Amino acid sequence: MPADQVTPPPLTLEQSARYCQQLTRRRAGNFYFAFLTLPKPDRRDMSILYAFMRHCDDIGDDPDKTIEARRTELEQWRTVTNAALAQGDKLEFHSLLPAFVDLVERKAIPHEFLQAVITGVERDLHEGSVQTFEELEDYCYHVAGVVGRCCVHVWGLNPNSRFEDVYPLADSCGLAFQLTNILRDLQEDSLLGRCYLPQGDLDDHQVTRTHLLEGLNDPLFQSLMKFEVARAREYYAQAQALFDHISPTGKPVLGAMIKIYGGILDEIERRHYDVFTKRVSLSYPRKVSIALGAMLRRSKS
Ligand SMILES: CC(C)=CCC/C(C)=C/CC/C(C)=C/COP(=O)(O)OP(=O)(O)O
Repeated sequence: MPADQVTPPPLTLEQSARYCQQLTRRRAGNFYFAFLTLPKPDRRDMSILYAFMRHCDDIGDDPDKTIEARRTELEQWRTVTNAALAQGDKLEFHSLLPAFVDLVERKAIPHEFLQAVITGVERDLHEGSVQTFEELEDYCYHVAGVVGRCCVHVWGLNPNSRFEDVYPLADSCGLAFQLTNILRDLQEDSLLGRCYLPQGDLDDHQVTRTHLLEGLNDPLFQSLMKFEVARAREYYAQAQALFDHISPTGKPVLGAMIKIYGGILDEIERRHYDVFTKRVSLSYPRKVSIALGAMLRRSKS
């Protein structure tokens, strides 16, 4: 580093948390509304968690960089995250780090979950399709299940609940959300050369990559979608058991997240599986009304 180039000091906790909150407001088109149901300190914590996840994802998705450059950047991010979490080093590396390290410590989030997220994004850089549902499940664990596990640490559990029992439910919820996301983004992903649905499922329903690339919503594609939507619903159903375990603070936000993401699945069905003509999303008023409904229920309970 040239002698005249001085590394700026890390942001303060307050500045770092504010950075995460601004990023979440800008980028979390769906989850931001659910976070509004939380009391301010918890909302701030969820924004910090979101900012970390978003940053990992953004490194993996950066269209201006080659796959090799993204891989190198992810490795560097892994090293920096490790150093920050283990020794409080390198906090100046990214604006989100001071608040994130503080959150992970306060909420005793196991570091292996954060490493798993980076591994999930890294794996996504390898070309190649998913062959079996087990492979898809493993991918979803890394990019969504562990996010759910981190969420339950942030919200906390009821006194008699144990994290070991809750993690598999968080994994199911993550799988339900990720599967919804995959179905919504089928065409966008296939244009980027990616298909996250198991090749075995496509074969069973005689759906080809051309269906996805060309947006062919024919009976074969609809039969595949019907199958995948039913599968996602099973995981949404399993995730319901989370409500028996998470703290009263966590219930409204989880309820709103499930309503918003589950609402996308309903909308896919309502459009007869046409995920091609227009990106499936809930309207702004609908998301606001879900958040308000959850807040009202919170204030009554
Ligand atoms: C227990 C529990 C809460 C489990 C769920 C964990 C969780 C929140 C997983 C995120 C999965 C997901 C589809 C992220 C997309 O985020 P995005 O911001 O890119 O979403 P968008 O594409 O819809 O805007």
